[in-house]
Amino acid sequence: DNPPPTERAVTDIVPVPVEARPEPGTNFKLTAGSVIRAEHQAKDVAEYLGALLRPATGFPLPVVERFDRGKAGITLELGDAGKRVGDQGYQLTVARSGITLKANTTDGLFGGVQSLRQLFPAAINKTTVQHQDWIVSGGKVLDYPRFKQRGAMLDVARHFFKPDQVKRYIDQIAQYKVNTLHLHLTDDQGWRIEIKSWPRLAEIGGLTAVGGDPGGYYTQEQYKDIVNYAASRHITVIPEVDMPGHTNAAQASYGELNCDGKPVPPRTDIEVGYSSLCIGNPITYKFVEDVIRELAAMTPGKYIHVGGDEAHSTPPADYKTFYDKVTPMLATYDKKATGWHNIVVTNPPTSAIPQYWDTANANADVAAAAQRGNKILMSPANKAYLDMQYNKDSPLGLHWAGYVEVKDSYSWDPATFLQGVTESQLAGVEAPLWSETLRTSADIEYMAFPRLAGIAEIGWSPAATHNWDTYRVRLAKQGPIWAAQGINFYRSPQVDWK
Ligand SMILES: CC1=[NH+][C@H]2[C@@H](O1)O[C@H](CO)[C@@H](O)[C@@H]2O
Repeated sequence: DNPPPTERAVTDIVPVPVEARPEPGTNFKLTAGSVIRAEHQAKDVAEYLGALLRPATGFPLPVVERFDRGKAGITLELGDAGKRVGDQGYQLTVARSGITLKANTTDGLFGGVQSLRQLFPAAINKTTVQHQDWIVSGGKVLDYPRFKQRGAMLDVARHFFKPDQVKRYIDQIAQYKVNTLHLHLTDDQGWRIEIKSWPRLAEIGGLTAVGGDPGGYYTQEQYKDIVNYAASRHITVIPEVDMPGHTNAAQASYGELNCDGKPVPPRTDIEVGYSSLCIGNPITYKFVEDVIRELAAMTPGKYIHVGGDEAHSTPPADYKTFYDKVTPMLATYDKKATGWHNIVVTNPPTSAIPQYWDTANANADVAAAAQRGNKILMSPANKAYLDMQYNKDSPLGLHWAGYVEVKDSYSWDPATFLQGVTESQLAGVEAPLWSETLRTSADIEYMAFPRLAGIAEIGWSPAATHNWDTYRVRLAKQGPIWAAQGINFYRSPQVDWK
C-alpha cells in the first residue's frame, strides 16, 4: 500500500539535519493505543513530547518505562547514540513498527523531539482534537549542531513583555533547536528586573516604555519562573544589564547614579548614545556589583551580558576604566562575561564572548580578540537583527542596518563574514529582536518568523547544506505548522507558502 505523501519528510526538517534518509514505505501511524517509552532520566522529555501530541490526537499516550508486548509507539533512549552526535545531537528512526529516538543527553533527545514533531501533520499543533490519521513520515536521521550556541534575544526594555509572552516565544524558538535566550532587561526606556538592594530600579525604572506605552517588570520570582521554563525547553537564559550606556532608566531611579547626584528625567523616545553611568563615582561600582550579584543568583547559566554598546557619552578611557572594574566582578560570582563586541577594546578575559553586531564599525579589534582566544557570537545587524524591516513597507521594525528580507537574512556564513575570524573562533549565532516598534506577541512573531528559522539553521546545519533554493522549499513547509500554532508570521513573497 502506498500511503498518502506526508506534509514533510525527514529531508524537510528545519534546521536541515546532517544526514536524513526518507523511507516512505516505513511511515508510522500513531494510534490511541500508542505509548511513549522512556527510561527514568528521559521522562521529562517524554512528558514534554506527550504534551505536544495529546491535545490534537486526543490519545492518552502514556509514558511507560518498558513496552508491553505488542504495544507500538515512540521510544526515547539515552546514552548510546554514538560519538558523532556528541552532546546536542541525536539519531531518529521512524519505521512502521515504531519510532526510536536516541541521544547521549537529554538536550539531544529534546532536539530530536523538535525534528520528530515536524514529521507529523501540521494539525498536530492544534490544541483541540482533530479527527484524522496521524501518519509520521518514515526515515532515518543522524544529526548534530555546527555551532554550540544558537541564540535569540528579546528586548523587554523598550517594550515590556509579560512572562507568558516570553514563555510563548521560548516555545516558538525551541522548535528550531535554539538553546540560548538573551533577555535585554535594561535600557534607557525601562528597567525590567527587580533588584532587592536597589528597589527603585524596577519600581521607577519599570514604569516607563517607549512611546509612553505601559511599563512593567519581572519580580525575582517571576524571573526565576521564566528561567526555569526556558530550562525545561533546554534553553539557557543570558540576562543583560546594558552599561555603561543605555542607562537612563536606572539614572532616573537613583540620583546618586548621576555625577551631579540628581535623577535624570525618564526617556521614552528611541534615541541612543546619550546616557552614561558616572564612571568616576565609587557608588557606580557598588550599584553594578549589587546588580551582578543578584542577577548571578538567578542565573544557572555561565554567562551574564554586560552590554557595552553605543557608550557615546562615556569617554574611551572611562569606558576602559569601567570594564576594568566590572568584568572581574563576574568571576566573583562564578559567572563569565558576554557583551556587545565594543567590549573588545577593554581586553576582556579570553573566556568573555564578544557579540558582533555593528557592521558599520566592524573594527579589526574583533579579529584581534578572536586571535587572543575570545569566541565571537555572530549577530550582524544586516543579517541577524529580527527588528530590521523586511522592506520599506514593513509596518514594524527599523532599517538603520538596511532592509532585510528573508533571503537576505539567510544568505551569509558566520565563518566567513568577518575578516580574520574563522569558524573555530566562533561561539555561534544569535538573532536579536529589539522592541522599539513592537508591543504584542503578534508583533514579535511577525518580525521573528520566518527569519529566526533561517538563523537557527545557519547555527545548526552543516555549511555544505546552505542553499537558499532548497531552504525556501523547506521553509514553505513550516508555514502550515506556524498557522496551526497561531504564529503571526510574515508571508514573504520570496517563499511559495504551502
Ligand atoms: C547592540 C545594539 N545597540 C542598538 C543597536 O543594536 O540597534 C538596535 C536596534 O536595531 C537598538 O535597539 C540598540 O539599542
